[in-house]
Amino acid sequence: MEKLIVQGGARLTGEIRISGAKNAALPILAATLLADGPMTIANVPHLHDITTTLELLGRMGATVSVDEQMQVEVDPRTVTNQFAPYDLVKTMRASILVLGPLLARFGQAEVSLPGGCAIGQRPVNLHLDGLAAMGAQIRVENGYIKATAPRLHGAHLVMDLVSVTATENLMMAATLAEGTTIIENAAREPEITDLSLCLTAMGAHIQGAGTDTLIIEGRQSLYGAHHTVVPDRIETGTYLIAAALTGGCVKLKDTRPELLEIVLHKLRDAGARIDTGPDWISLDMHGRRPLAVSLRTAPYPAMPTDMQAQFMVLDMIAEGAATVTETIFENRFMHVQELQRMGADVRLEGSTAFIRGVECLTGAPVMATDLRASASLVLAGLVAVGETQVSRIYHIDRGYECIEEKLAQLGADIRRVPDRRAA
Ligand SMILES: CC(=O)N[C@H]1[C@@H](OP(=O)(O)OP(=O)(O)OC[C@H]2O[C@@H](n3ccc(=O)[nH]c3=O)[C@H](O)[C@@H]2O)O[C@H](CO)[C@@H](O)[C@@H]1O
Ligand SMILES: C=C(OP(=O)(O)O)C(=O)O
Repeated sequence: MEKLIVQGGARLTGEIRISGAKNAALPILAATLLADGPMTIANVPHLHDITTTLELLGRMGATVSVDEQMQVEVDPRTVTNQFAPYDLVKTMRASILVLGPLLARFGQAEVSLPGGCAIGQRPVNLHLDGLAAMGAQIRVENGYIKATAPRLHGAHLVMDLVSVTATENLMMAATLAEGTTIIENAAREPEITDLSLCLTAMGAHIQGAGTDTLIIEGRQSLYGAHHTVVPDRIETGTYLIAAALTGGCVKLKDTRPELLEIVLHKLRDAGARIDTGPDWISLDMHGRRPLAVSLRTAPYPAMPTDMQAQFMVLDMIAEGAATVTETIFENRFMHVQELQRMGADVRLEGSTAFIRGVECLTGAPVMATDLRASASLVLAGLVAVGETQVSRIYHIDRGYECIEEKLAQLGADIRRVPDRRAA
């Protein structure tokens, strides 16, 4: 195991490049299973979840190669089995995304119930109900979802609640189903739009991506195609907050400002000067302490739950008081206890955190509990007085490409060392 050691106090300045989005690359890699020919995917981030997905595709028999620029080629024509084993799936929520493609393309799938960040119960009923409505026979046995369907058929699906991966799974399954599928109350996240662009390049017929109604006309087959993954808006937001916390001035390149409207709006409210171009965002705090900003998470285009922990750190050292309400996941405040150990003034009441900004946090040994919680602890370390040691950083490696290198490039004092105590 490894840990990150952060010495607080450096004001972040400079430029870094934003990576491809984890939450777009993962469904797109699953979508390669739908093709009749080789797929090439560019701008794939170098992350633990990606390696796990590539291993999963390889274990199914797909021919997988990766070049030095992280362009991934997947040839699904060599797939020999439709089995996603627990030892791979347990670490990663997105592994459920192979279920729809396997069923639609091969008529069967056996997929372990997924793991991922322990931020709530995260059931998969919407995925299973949607596939059942499309004609799949499904049973859950011994921790595995076992599904068959000679050929899925189109269906009119009205989702009980907005789910990102359920929308993606059902959209992928529908591309090869017989007839038309309508998905109402679909999620509108940009990663879904990116997946739809990739599927369209493969010959799929999808209308309404980015809206809450998707209409998908099933095709007999899809062909191999090339796709470049959309930039990671959550990574972008995380580095913007890192700069804002430290009173810094940074420019983030290869990103998409229009995907972060609410995040940029809140950062402006916090006192940041933000400028944008077609593929860059700059933030300048002019050395000032941020102002507290209240927020409430909700599906896109509202504030992403994946930015909640990072914004809480901003509020913890801001001038003033704020409330942060989490509406998506029932257990996504696990960072609070660790941040309190660094001196944060926070009170939790149900799904709302009441935060009073303090002049400074103090460095401490802290433990990462999930992906964005880990990021929040690193951000807190950047502004804390003294040294912060963040252990269990395998969570962070699921979602942030070279986080210590990127932060160091912006002037942070951060290094990765072996965590002998945890080993
Ligand atoms: C790999 C990926 O893209 N992960 C993202 C995805 O997760 P994920 O797709 O798992 O999150 P969902 O959008 O499905 O979850 C939204 C809510 O719906 C509930 N739910 C979901 C499915 C279901 O069948 N039944 C059910 O009750 C969940 O428990 C949660 O309370 O969207 C989340 C919400 O933006 C993000 O935090 C994750 O980073
Ligand atoms: C919750 C997240 O990831 P996952 O859905 O893969 O657990 C995340 O990216 O913040």
